[in-house]
Amino acid sequence: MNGWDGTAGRVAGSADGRDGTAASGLLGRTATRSVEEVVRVEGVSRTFGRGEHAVHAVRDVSFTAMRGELLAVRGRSGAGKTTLLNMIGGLDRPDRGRVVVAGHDVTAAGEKELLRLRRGTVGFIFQTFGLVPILSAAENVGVPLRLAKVPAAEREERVAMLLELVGLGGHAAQRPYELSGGQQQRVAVARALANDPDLLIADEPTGQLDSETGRSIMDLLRAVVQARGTTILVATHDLNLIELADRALTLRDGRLVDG
Ligand SMILES: Nc1ncnc2c1ncn2[C@@H]1O[C@H](COP(=O)(O)OP(=O)(O)OP(=O)(O)O)[C@@H](O)[C@H]1O
Repeated sequence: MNGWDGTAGRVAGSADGRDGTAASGLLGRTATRSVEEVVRVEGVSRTFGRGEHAVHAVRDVSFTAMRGELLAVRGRSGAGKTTLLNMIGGLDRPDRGRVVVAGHDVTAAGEKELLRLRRGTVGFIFQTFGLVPILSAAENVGVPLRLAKVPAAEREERVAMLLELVGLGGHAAQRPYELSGGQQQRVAVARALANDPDLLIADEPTGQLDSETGRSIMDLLRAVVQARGTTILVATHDLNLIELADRALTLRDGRLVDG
């Protein structure tokens, strides 16, 4: 079974087989929160360039995602997945349309509000992990908590819990280069969850991993959804991973299509 094991304090499918011990009380929230819309995308479009060189990366896309939903966004390379996710997470702005995340109008937000959104409401995971090489696993996970000015003692406790959550309790002091790709991505997942976001955006999170390790990362994301009620949007073209999602949206040339 994928998912939170309820008592042992660790998510199933976590670890590359050998990490982590049980800890309790890891959950900042429960998965039983009421059905609630976390993402609303309304008629969003984004064009790069002009005239004959214009690339219509995303065209008139609309959808919603509910709390605790794991949604795959699939499509070939160049279909517009990254562009769409970037606009949802406030990393880029649409030319047209509106994005609302956990009640925040992302498209209307100023820079300060976007910064707050990216630090608290939305967590990001990328294909290339994006860890700071000179920082340990624990320090990497602690970065968003420092930015949020969480006091040191609480920070340490939270970092330890997050590393347990992703099955890396025994790896806190290791630097990224001392960890496998799968472990590095687990650290990235822990970091993305540090401020307990409503929405996790994962752009090809398994793109650099072998299929088994990729599967274990997807299992971990599935478990996070179940345990914390986080909503997750995953861009991927890996059919095996799409099967693990609750629902899949398909983009073709920037448009949402059926199936
Ligand atoms: N900053 C940019 N400037 C110009 N064109 C861009 C830019 N970003 C994306 N594009 C173009 O927009 C289209 C969609 O790109 P996007 O990266 O969103 O696709 P994708 O589905 O995520 O692809 P991949 O699976 O390869 O990551 C592509 O044709 C791409 O070349």
